[in-house]
Amino acid sequence: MIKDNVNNVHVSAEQVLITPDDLAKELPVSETALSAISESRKIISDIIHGRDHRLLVICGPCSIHDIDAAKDYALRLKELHESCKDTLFIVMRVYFEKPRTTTGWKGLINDPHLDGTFDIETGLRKARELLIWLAELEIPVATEALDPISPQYLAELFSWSAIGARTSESQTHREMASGLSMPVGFKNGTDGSLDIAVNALKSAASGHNFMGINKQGQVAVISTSGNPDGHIILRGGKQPNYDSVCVSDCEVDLEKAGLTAGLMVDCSHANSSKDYRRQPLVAQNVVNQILEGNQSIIGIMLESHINAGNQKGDGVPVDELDYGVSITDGCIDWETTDNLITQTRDKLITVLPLRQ
Ligand SMILES: C[C@H](OP(=O)(O)O)C(=O)O
Ligand SMILES: [Mn+2]
Repeated sequence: MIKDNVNNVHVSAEQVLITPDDLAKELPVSETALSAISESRKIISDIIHGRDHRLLVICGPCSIHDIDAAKDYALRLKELHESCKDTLFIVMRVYFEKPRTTTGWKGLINDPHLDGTFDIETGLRKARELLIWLAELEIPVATEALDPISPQYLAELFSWSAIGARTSESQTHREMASGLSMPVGFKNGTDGSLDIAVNALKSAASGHNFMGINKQGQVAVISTSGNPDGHIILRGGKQPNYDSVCVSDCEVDLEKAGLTAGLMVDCSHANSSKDYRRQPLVAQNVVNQILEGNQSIIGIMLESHINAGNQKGDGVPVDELDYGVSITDGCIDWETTDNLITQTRDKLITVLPLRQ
């Protein structure tokens, strides 16, 4: 690495990574699993555009830090996915990349050992191994597309992606979303701004040309055709925005922008005022809006894990962490999740098929 008084003044090191192609050769995924992913992406697109009246449920841990716990959770969610699929389409949150408001653990890819060693190649390998295991289990998975390079390593394994509240305004993320091969939800801004998400939707629906990397790890001009499966995610801001008035305001903004896709309500984050115990109340409010005739809400997001709450993860030895507890945002536990989703399915089973 060249380091002198004009180059890399604030760069201390660089390490060449395995290329996406070489990682995929080392960790291949079966054609059966890939076709299941392709099918789930089509179902999600149909739900977003009102061709499939089921409710999309993006549900799982705020972040993945423990592979075994993630597999344990996935086996439970797979059962719920199958038992509720007449009314709900359940997709597991598998978030490897965490946007921090300032600093902190940035996720399994960035720091897989949770010890500040930033062994990113191991992080990519662990992430891909887990995603392949989940793909072979045929549970559709969702993530936040945060790092603009990692999709070349993993994106074929995701059925849905979010662009987060901190990056929906970013041109880099809108360009990336315009080329992603799966449906993408855009969170409103952390201040509650809907304009950010509406503009992101419009931008990502268009084609873009930008510098990126290809599967061979070369810097390339990436030209995209635009993503037709974008939608908004209401995640709250200075105050919650899941109520029927805010939902109606969002419908008006979408109509003004000529956007017809449905919207999703994130029952966590600023919609639960960062108190995970409020998520069921938010979800029940959203379900009641649908029962009372709302036509625009096509999905909900839940932050859920095996056990409730969250725990400090930074600098804690992995073997001293409590099992199945989030080390980022607090999550509802499995029992609460199972009850909430089963009740949601029972309430909506007769109503959703009547949607136009
Ligand atoms: C980080 C993200 O939430 P956001 O703050 O972007 O709504 C998430 O965990 O889903
Ligand atoms: Mn979160």
